[in-house]
Amino acid sequence: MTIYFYKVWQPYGCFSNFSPHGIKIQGTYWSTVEHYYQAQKFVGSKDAAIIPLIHQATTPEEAAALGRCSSRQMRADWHQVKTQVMREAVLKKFLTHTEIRDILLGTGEELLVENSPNDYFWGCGINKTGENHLGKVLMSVREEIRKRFSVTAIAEKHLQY
Ligand SMILES: Nc1nc(O)c(N)c(N[C@@H]2O[C@H](COP(=O)(O)O)[C@@H](O)[C@H]2O)n1
Repeated sequence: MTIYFYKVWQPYGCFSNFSPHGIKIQGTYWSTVEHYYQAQKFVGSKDAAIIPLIHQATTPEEAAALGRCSSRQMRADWHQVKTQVMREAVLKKFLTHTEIRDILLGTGEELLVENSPNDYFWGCGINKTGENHLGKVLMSVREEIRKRFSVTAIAEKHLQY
């Protein structure tokens, strides 16, 4: 069964980058993954002054609107690094928040798909042909967390003897 998610208030809303689960990366706290992701677009660019405004945005929608403003110049390598930026932030989110980590692990091997009607890169788009990179990031994070936890469990078992 495929698990579709998109808006925070819909089923599996905690998989959305707009969900209210903060992350701390390199000493800075970000209110949502979306805040962090949108800010990273401008690291080292001539419009880096927007970063603190994205950081302080009161909602992820506001952070996204600031980051999507087409008159600002994004970093030159954004399209090469954006998936790795997203993966780092999503991994941090699910390592930080136990309750949603359990929801992610509870999806087993199901296919996870961001059901965005207009995003054919992060989501599947209206006709379901999109690349679904957010779903792929989540499935890869699910796998990594599972591996990390099984290594920890094995190590703890050895310590008991
Ligand atoms: N508009 C909107 N509302 C939501 O509730 C969403 N989850 C998304 N999708 C997210 O938008 C981000 C991509 O932003 P850019 O197009 O690269 O600026 C990414 O976090 C998607 O998951 N969009």
